[in-house]
Amino acid sequence: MSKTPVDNHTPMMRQYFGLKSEHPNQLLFYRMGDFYELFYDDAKRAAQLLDITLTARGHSGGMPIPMAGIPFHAAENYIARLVRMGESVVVAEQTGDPATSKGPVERKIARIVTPGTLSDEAFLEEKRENLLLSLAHQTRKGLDVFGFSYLDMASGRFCLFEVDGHEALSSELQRLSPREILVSEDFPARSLLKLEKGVSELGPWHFDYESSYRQLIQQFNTKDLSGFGCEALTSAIASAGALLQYAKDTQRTALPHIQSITVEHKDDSVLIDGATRRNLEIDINLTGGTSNTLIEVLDNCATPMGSRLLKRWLHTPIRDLDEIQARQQVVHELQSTQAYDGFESTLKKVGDLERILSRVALRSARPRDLLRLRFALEATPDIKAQLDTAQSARLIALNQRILAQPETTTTLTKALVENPPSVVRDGGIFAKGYDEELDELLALSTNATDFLAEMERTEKERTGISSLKVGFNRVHGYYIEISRLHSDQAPVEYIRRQTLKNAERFITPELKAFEDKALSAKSKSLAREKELYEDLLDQLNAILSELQTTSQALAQLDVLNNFAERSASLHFCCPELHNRGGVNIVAGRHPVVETVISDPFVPNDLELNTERSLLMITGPNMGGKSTYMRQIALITLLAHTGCFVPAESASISVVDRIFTRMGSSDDLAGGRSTFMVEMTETANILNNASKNSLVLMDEVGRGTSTFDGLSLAWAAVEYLANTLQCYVLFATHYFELTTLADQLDNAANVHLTATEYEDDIVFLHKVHEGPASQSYGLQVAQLAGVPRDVIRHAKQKLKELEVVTGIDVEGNVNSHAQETPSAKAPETTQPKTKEPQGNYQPQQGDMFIQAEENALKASLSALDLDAMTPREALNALYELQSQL
Ligand SMILES: Nc1ncnc2c1ncn2[C@@H]1O[C@H](COP(=O)(O)OP(=O)(O)OP(=O)(O)O)[C@@H](O)[C@H]1O
Repeated sequence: MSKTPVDNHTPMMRQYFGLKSEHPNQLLFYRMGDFYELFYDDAKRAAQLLDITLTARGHSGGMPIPMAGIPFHAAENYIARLVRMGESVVVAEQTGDPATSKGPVERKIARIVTPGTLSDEAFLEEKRENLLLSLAHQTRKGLDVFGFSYLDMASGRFCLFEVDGHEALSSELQRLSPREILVSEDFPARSLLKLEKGVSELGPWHFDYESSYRQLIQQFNTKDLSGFGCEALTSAIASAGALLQYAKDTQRTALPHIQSITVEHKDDSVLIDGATRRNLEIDINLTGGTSNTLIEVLDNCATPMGSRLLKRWLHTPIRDLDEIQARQQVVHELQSTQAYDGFESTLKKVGDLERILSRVALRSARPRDLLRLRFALEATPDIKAQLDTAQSARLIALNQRILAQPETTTTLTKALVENPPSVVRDGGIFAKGYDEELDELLALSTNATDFLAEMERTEKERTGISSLKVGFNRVHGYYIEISRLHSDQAPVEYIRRQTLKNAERFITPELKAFEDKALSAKSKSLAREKELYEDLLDQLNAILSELQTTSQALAQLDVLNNFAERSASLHFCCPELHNRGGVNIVAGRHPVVETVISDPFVPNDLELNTERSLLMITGPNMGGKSTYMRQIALITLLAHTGCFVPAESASISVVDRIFTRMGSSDDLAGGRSTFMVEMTETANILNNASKNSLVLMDEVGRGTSTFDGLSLAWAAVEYLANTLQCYVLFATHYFELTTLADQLDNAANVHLTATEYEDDIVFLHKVHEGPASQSYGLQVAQLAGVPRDVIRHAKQKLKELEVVTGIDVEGNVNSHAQETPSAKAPETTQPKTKEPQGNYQPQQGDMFIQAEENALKASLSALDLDAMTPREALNALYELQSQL
């Protein structure tokens, strides 16, 4: 920004600074003729982001003005790109007339485009909500409380809730994945937002509770907020007021489609933290793309609003058994009656009703939006007819909420031409017969040719001049032309207008009157169309809330119908959800992997109950451990959305949270190493899991030294099994951990199998009881193309290690080590009488004990007894004893 005092600048730049001072953090597009210009820092920023030329425009205040320009006709494209990068753009248009202005032409802010307040179709992704999030902070009883509110401008969905602590804050950020975040300048957890795009800071007063409260009751036209059940959420209310004001400022209009605010109750849903959301690849895969995600397999919705609702349901599984069963009943019914195909084709005609309605409310709907609204409304009677025979309570309720609007449908059908233009500006929207006045005006301009031909005919007849012609040119308007030869025969009422070489041109009062009418008819018809369009929007806005109810019900029908179709096509079964505890899955499958691999997918069972709540999973690399664990999590998640699940049968007790600690990813940008990330996620699980949580842990402790890692994994397993007693699947390559199954009442071993076939390893992907007997690490490395020399060397090394640790290549403790008394844990630490599982049963801490023994042995054999005095020998003995 310029440092020169404003008075020293040219009048135009002074005007610019005036506008810019209201929008210091947004890019100001300042209209100058056929260009939008950006100046100073805005110019530098835009030049960098858009890769456009940075120039200078003369001088103002004695300094050159950095400038970057964009042709006005290409502006939408540039704005869309900037907004996608998280920038906000303010557009200042010329509102004065350059011909009559003294000084710079008057300019006004015409619109503000920010990433989180978009409603224009061109800027939006069809299947993704575009959320504006507002965050407030309070400290209550020493706890950090974060107030959340978020708005999807393109649908009017407005929600709020509160969470405690930073972990929950990041998890919600991940779930909502907002386009823009509003925070106060003094928001404390800034570090958690530093990787988010589109963070806008507002003055702290925007988050003032009292004025926020007033904002909300004004918007909803209520006395207080008690009807919304959010009175106690003071931090969230503070954030919601700031959000509403910001949204209004950017739209520069009222927001009638925001008619209420919904409280999200965390207790109602299965909580999924950020890491778990990532690991389960719900809508984004681990590399950041959308292929091979759950949503890719599961989304066959007929409408974009259905797809968006589906995504919300998958991200917010519910715990309410009644609601889950209500959804399941619908899926059953639609599947058994095979009604889903019929619904799918009618729902396709409904399209994105939700977003169209929001644009109607914001008065930015385009003529084609109204045409699509007509199609949607035309489809509703068919849908209602299909629903008339429905049996399940939910379908009956949805039918009641879908309101056919015969009058509005007729109005729209009468009003719109078959193929309306994309913008209102150019007219041509309304069909003939809709409005008499418009018809007349249009007739005047479009029938001009007929009128002129008719006039030419009658004038020729009247005057008897065969060369008479009626014509039009842009300079002189309409005229009657008579060749020079006959010009003296022109009737007296003909007024001479122009003399050409071979002809004379005349005007008559009748022609002049026609000219006036015809020329103004065009602008009058455009004005009339605009008026009619506004009327139409008024009529639609009068029934907006009914239309919104219809659209919500249709979106829900679409998702349930999609569940039915997907469940039938993908051979899913209806899970039994209950509160009795335990999980039992027969022949479960991974819904995504099974669609991706070319080999048949091997289904696997799962049994978890109070006596067997923790499963230790071992098996070779590539054996299918992660796939198995993920499929359990996905089946559980799907079951809590009301969808059927990929299994032969499933009986699942309602869970409160799903946790996963999987894969190794570092968070370099966040300043955390792989091991740090791993431990943070582990800490989160150990601190927050309850008896009803499902916990999946894959190779915990791998990121550090073997002994540290093993000890941590060991202690974590014991804590999960003894203290938390949650449902746990724990995959590991530490064979030592498999002995825990014998020591813990509620733990068991399962393993994935592989066999060797002619020097090759064949993965069977089948889960069996008991621990694995072999790890096949080197075979997998060979399969991956590690050079043969390296493999050979690794085999040698493995043998050497086996000698040092006393554990053989197969993971078995060798006979020598087993003979030593200390290799066996004392009887007292083995209270259980469980049958040993599998062929490998090393005792607790084998590996530590054997290493210690070996160290002791080495020290002992290093003693040169012949060269020692008795005293030295005694000291050495003491020293050795102290190492025990
Ligand atoms: N049940 C199954 N049926 C068919 N193929 C499977 C099955 N489970 C896994 N696979 C295939 O095996 C591959 C490896 O599986 P996965 O990543 O689960 O192994 P892993 O045991 O976790 O390996 P690592 O220990 O190296 O992480 C998968 O990508 C998939 O192609």
